Parts: sequence; C-alpha cells; structure tokens
Amino acid sequence: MTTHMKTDLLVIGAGSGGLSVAAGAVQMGADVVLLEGHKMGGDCLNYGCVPSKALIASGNVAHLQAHGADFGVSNVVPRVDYAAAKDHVADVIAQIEPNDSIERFESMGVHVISEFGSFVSPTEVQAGDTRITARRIVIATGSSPMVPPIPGLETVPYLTNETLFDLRAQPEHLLVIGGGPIGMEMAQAHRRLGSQVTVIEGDKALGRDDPEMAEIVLTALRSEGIQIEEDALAAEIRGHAGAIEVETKDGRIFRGSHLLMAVGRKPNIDRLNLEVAGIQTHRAGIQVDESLKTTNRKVYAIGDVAGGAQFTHVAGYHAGVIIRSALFGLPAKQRVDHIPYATYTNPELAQIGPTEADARKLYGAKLDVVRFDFHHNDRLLAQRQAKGLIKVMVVKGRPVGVSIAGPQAGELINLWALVIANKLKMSAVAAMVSPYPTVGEINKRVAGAYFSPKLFENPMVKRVVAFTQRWLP
Ligand SMILES: Cc1cc2nc3c(=O)[nH]c(=O)nc-3n(C[C@H](O)[C@H](O)[C@H](O)COP(=O)(O)OP(=O)(O)OC[C@H]3O[C@@H](n4cnc5c(N)ncnc54)[C@H](O)[C@@H]3O)c2cc1C
Ligand SMILES: NC(=O)c1ccc[n+]([C@@H]2O[C@H](COP(=O)([O-])OP(=O)(O)OC[C@H]3O[C@@H](n4cnc5c(N)ncnc54)[C@H](O)[C@@H]3O)[C@@H](O)[C@H]2O)c1
Repeated sequence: MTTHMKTDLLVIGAGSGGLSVAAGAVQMGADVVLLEGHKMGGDCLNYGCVPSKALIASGNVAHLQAHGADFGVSNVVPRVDYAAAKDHVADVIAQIEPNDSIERFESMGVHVISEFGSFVSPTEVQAGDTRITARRIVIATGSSPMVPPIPGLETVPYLTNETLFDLRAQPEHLLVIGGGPIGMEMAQAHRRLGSQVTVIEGDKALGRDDPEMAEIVLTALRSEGIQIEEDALAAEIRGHAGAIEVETKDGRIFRGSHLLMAVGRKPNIDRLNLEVAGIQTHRAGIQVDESLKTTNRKVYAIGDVAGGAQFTHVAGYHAGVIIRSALFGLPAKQRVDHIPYATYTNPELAQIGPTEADARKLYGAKLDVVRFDFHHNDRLLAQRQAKGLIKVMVVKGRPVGVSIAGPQAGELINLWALVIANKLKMSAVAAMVSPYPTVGEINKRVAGAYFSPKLFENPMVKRVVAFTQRWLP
C-alpha cells in the first residue's frame, strides 16, 4: 500500500551534496525528506575520499620507515599487514560515519527514507512504498565507476573503487587501468605498501593537469618504482584470478595479479526515470543551467550527477547555491573560477582556475606567470622534501589561476582559494607576514617574485631612492 507525503524539499541521494542540502535546509526551517538507497555518506565516505586518503596514510607510514637513513634513523623494511591497513581504513570510515548517519539527520528533523527514488511525475517521486510530492526536488545521486566494454574484461575478476577497500589479501602486482587521480593515488599507496604496480594509461597520466606540474609528480612516482605506461590504451584483457594480462592497442602486454579499473565515472541516473519528469541529460550527467536547475524548473541537480567537476567540495558548494534559490527564492548562480582541487599523491598536485596554457589562450599578452621553486623553502629543506613548483597566473595584479606540485600542495592551494574567491590582488598576499619556517611561506614568496622585478629591476625606483638618499638627514 502506497503512503503519500508532501514536503517542501525532497533530496534524492545522501552523499556529499545531498547531506549538505538536507542539513542546511532543515536547520533553516524547511520540511525536508531525504532518500538514500544504499549507504549514507555516499561515495566520499564509503568508497572515495575517506578510504583513499586513509590508505594513502598507511602507505606514507611505510615509506617513512623505509627512508629514515637520510635523517640519521636507519631504514627498515616495513612489515606491512595489508589486511590491518584495511582495518585502519574501516576504522577511519567508522569515525566519520556518525556525522552522516540516519540518526543524526533524523535528530535534526530530516525525514530519511532508505530507498532508491524514481520520478513518477514532474513533482512526485516514488521511494519504496512512499510517494512524495515536493515543492522543490534536488537530485544528488552521484556517480559510479565507469566500466568500459574492453573485450575480455567481463571474463576476469577486476576491482573498482567500490571493491578495492574491501580487498584483504595484498595484491602482489596491481595493474591499474587509468592514470587519473584515482589510478595514481591508489597506485602509489599500493607501491608504498609493497605491491608491484603498473599503471596503463591510454593518453597522458594526470592529463587534466598542467603537464609541467604533472611531470614533477610522475617523476617522483616512477622513482618509487611505479611503472607508468602512457599512450597505452587497454584494448583486450585475458586471464583469471591471480594472473591477469592486459594488451594495449599498440600490442604491449602487461601482466599482474590484480586489476583496478580507474577510467572515469558515469552519472547515477538509471533508476531516476527522468523522462517522466521532463529532465534532460547529456553524456556527462544531468543538464543544468548556471543556477543548477534542470530542464524541469522545480528540480535541481548537484554534485557528480550534474556532470561538472567531480569533487566533494564542489557538491558541498552546489548545496549552498541551491539552498539560496530553493528556500529563499533568491537568484543564485554557481561560479567555477574559484574551485580548487588536489590530487593526494606524494608529492601532491593542486590547481585552481586555468592552467598556464589555458590562461595564455584566455588572456594572451595580459598574462603574467610567476614561479617559485620549492628548493628555496627552508622548512622543506630541513625535511628533505624541497622538490616542487608553484606557478601563479596573474592578470592586472590579480591571480586568476594557480598550479602547485609538491609536498602539501593541497594545503597550499587553500590560500589561493580565498584570494580568488574574493578577487584579492597579489599585493594582499605580499602584505601577509608568514611565520618562519613554514611551508606556507611559499605562497608569500611567489607573490614576492611577482613584485620583485617591478621593485628591484626598475630604473625609476633606483633613481628615486638615489635622489631621496641625498636629501635624507
Ligand atoms: C576513489 C575516489 C577518491 C576520491 N577522492 C576525492 C578527494 O580526495 N577529494 C574530493 O573532493 N573528491 C574525491 N572524490 C570524489 C567525491 O567522492 C565525489 O565528488 C563526491 O562523493 C560526490 O558527491 P555527490 O553527493 O554528488 O555523490 P555521492 O557522494 O556519490 O552520493 C550519491 C548518493 O546517492 C545515492 N543514490 C543514487 N541513486 C539514488 C536514487 N535513485 N535514490 C536514492 N539514492 C540514490 C547513492 O547511493 C549515494 O549514496 C573521490 C572519488 C573516488 C571514487
Ligand atoms: N583527490 C581528488 O580530489 C580525487 C581523487 C580521486 C578521484 N577524484 C574524482 O573522481 C574522478 C574520476 O577519477 P578517475 O581517475 O577514475 O577518472 P579520470 O577521468 O580523471 O581519469 C581516467 C583516466 O583513464 C584513462 N583511460 C580511459 N580509458 C582507458 C583505457 N581503455 N585504457 C587506458 N586508459 C584509459 C583516461 O585517459 C584518463 O586519463 C576525478 O575526475 C575526480 O573528479 C578526485
């Protein structure tokens, strides 16, 4: 028997985006129903950011143990218990889980229904035995690993981000198809935990990033023993559990014990019955306008399913944009120029705004690019980690883009996220006093590098100083 409900706001999907909308809207007084058909917390908590960063942390500990000698502490061969590392991953998830739990959201006043939702009309969604009519609906159903139709793939056991973190037996040799962020992060974590690793990338590894910055990371990863094969499009897969073979289009053959597929994502739209609600899609996801409204003006789509940048902080940002519009009826448009992202390899890779090549196309001769090499940073020298580069793309004194490759790049980009979000100038960064010796001094030093030619190589400044010095008492 179907129960009927009415609500102000119906949120479909309880991942990074849906939870943020539900929490914000209910605390502002809206009546909110939240549907989750699988696990509260979505991909980020269960199969994405959280487990991947926890496994990277295990790998980093092993790496430190093996590289103490440079610091006067003998190297040891780390004794890795892969299953125990996975226990650590599960424990980290368990620590964060209560924040995303049904109990927490119900205690806030959200009505949570543990069912998948499917549109039955432009304003109604069926979830199990419940039919919900809502004034506004938010689709936040995320994405899933794309599994391409490579001949033979269906005949071998393979891992995705949804199964990797449950694997208890350490892969002897992990083959990773796809050299994007998922592939490279998991390749390094496994290498550091003692597996042999081969990355098979059809184009360029870390190909969305500035090639000069990506190269810094790839060189470091190769030096740890990760085999990274580029222009290696996987074309055929053969074998069985423990002995898998990948053949590329140009005939190269790679053999390993396990296979991880990390070739991108597909939007979770199959169950939604979008046609009945008049919601159009494209290849990457649900079609949305700048205010994140779909082709059904009462329905929004946010996060991964909206087909733009696929990051947890983007889903959270989208939530803020649509709350303004759905709850207060105010105009709200998303910005994309101020969205940073980072890849948590070691060294890390971070980006905000256009890369140097894209900025040159956009701004031509108006663009200044300033660089600062990490080997000038005393703190990183003390830690024997002083390899990296920051590049800032500046137009008329304002940074429009920043690329960072090096230790803590993901932390360093935070300052530039503030600067670009608030359209601050390079002078604001140069005016900051940064504590010595910190890695963060890099940000101030690159701003200094922008001004130093203007100050130190300027004949007018030299003339003014010489003149003033003659007259100063
Ligand atoms: C391995 C990996 C590592 C990552 N690392 C990072 C990182 O370090 N930093 C970062 O910013 N991002 C990272 N990401 C990306 C990040 O996980 C996603 O961008 C983020 O989870 C998207 O949030 P979302 O709300 O759009 O979707 P999700 O978090 O995927 O949530 C969608 C939810 O909707 C539910 N659902 C689907 N269909 C329905 C339906 N019909 N009815 C009801 N419920 C439904 C799903 O079960 C799911 O729980 C990573 C991703 C992966 C795979
Ligand atoms: N640190 C982070 O924030 C983080 C970490 C992991 C994932 N993510 C998110 O998840 C998304 C998906 O990550 P991803 O790494 O799966 O996808 P991706 O699209 O970024 O990279 C996939 C790679 O696979 C390659 N590829 C595709 N088909 C291939 C084939 N047949 N043979 C060989 N290579 C092939 C592509 O050329 C590409 O380089 C990211 O774009 C990002 O938004 C973020």
